[in-house]
Amino acid sequence: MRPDTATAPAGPARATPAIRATGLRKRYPGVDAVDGVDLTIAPGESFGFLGPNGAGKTTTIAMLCTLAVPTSGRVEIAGHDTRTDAAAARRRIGLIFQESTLDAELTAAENLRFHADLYDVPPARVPARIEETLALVGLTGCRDRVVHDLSGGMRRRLEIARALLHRPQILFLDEPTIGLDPNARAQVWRYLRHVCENEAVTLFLTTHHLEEAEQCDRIAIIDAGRIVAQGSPAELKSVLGADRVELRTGDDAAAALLIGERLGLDVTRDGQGLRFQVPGGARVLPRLLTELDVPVYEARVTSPSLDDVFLHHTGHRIRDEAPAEPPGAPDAASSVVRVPASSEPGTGGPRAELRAMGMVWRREMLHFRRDRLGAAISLVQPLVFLFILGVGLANLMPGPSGDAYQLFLFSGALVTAAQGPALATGTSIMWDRQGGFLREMLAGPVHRGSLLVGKCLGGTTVASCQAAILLATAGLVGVPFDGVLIALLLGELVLVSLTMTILSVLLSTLIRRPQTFGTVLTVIIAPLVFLSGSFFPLSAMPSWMAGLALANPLTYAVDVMRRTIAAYLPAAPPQLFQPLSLGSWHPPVVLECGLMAALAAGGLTWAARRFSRIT
Ligand SMILES: Nc1ncnc2c1ncn2[C@@H]1O[C@H](COP(=O)(O)OP(=O)(O)OP(=O)(O)O)[C@@H](O)[C@H]1O
Repeated sequence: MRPDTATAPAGPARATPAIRATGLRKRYPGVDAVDGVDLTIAPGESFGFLGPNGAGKTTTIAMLCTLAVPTSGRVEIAGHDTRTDAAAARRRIGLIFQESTLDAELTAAENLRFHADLYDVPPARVPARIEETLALVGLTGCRDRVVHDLSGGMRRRLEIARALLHRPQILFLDEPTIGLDPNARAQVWRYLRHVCENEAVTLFLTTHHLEEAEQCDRIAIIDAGRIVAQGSPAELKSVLGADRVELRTGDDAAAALLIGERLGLDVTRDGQGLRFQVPGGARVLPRLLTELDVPVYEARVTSPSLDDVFLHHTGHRIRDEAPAEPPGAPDAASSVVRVPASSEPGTGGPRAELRAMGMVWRREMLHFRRDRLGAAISLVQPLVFLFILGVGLANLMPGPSGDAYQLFLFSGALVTAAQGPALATGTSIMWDRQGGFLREMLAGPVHRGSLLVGKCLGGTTVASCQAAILLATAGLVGVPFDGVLIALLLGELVLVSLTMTILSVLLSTLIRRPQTFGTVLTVIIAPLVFLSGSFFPLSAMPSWMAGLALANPLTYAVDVMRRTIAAYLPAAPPQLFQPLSLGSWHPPVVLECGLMAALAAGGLTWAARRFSRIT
């Protein structure tokens, strides 16, 4: 690959190995997943890692890619020690996971653009790089197509393009063609060969496919955490020695006798023809054919296969080990590169962190813009509260309370409008995790905290925008139109949105299963809303319920907004607009805002800690 002066890695000289691993070990409780692996891979080489299930391939690749910390041993990527300089190592790596990590809702170009931001590709070069890499994998025509609509093979090629976008020196591929049909597999390989030959990228791949391993310059066979053989496919096969020759002749008995005498070989004869083993079969056969004075109908020379090599070194055949592949679908049961806590790569500087943060934020905005139906639906609930429930309940109430009830309800409706999208941010993390995109982000050369902040800011923006739309209806329920009041309410809405977004993000880092997350949200949302003082004042609650309400962050959010509105309504009925009280003390609005901000800060710190442990 041509060097890029702005991002070309400085430092190690050309002769430095692309990958060097020494004494690499990974111990999990009760298992030595990788047990002393040594590897040296030259720049531009293609290297295949073959091994049965559970041999330690994925664990090795995870350690080489800085995504898992070795129990002992050392890895250098283009001369950069992965323990001390993980960010530099990561920038030199392109990674293609076993399962797709594309954002299926975005276009091919948008996926590439996000990757460029994550890897801090100079902005002026991004458009050209996108076109180049798309052309490299033959996807120029798919530039603006949504990934969801691309075939499995096209997605794989797009992932290759994305992994190459930041011009890595080394491309790691964990089972690159798993789940693809033979045609798509051949196509992916055509592009990989092209990349290897023309872009001078080092390839390191794990595979169960012997024909894929055959295409590598060198391979290593790993079994039970140890490399049992290493070399070029030809070298490995030559260790097994002789080729197998099969002949079908007009007189097998005479031919067998002659071959036995002339070559001193054991010849096996059966109804199908005769067979024998001889070193350099392709060289020996033509001479033999001229010497045989019987007609030969068919002759075949078979070299030892990698499967034979595998059997020789491990005692079992790799074909028996290959996982079943549902056509076109990733193999869910197969291993994945895990991304553990200790892989935090350091930073590429504050600008790179900000850019990654901005990337995550912009992605949230894109999702919001495209999901118009979702945005409309989440506005319906507060509108129902306000204009259906509000009108109905207002008619049940006598006198001034009834007249002011919708006004009373307005602050609760605003908080509800912000709360829906804020809580959805946690759900989107769940989907990112399940859809794989989270892994693409976590493998980037930036702090995870930056990614989390970007996500929270995105959720906060969406939630604030949703609530601001409802704020536009303020005049309909009698909220005075005052610039300062609207500005205050908007500011408070941003704070409420931020706090609720962070709490939902925290929840998403505490719960692993999306179904469980959905259930938890369903169970907590109703009590949160009903115990917030949105529908009835806290003074109307029995003391135990009012006590619970004080532990609900939404209570403070509603109280802050209601008191802000009430300050502009001299005639507000006091029985409805009573401020929240602790005994006889009414905490000031500023203190309530401070409480929410403290909750947001604490929640963000905890969520960041949890986020750094996501695997
Ligand atoms: N996080 C983990 N905790 C405990 N054991 C683990 C963990 N990850 C891997 N292992 C164990 O380490 C060994 C090697 O696993 P690894 O996933 O590296 O194998 P693999 O060669 O990639 O297998 P496959 O071909 O099935 O993907 C296995 O015994 C596996 O159970």
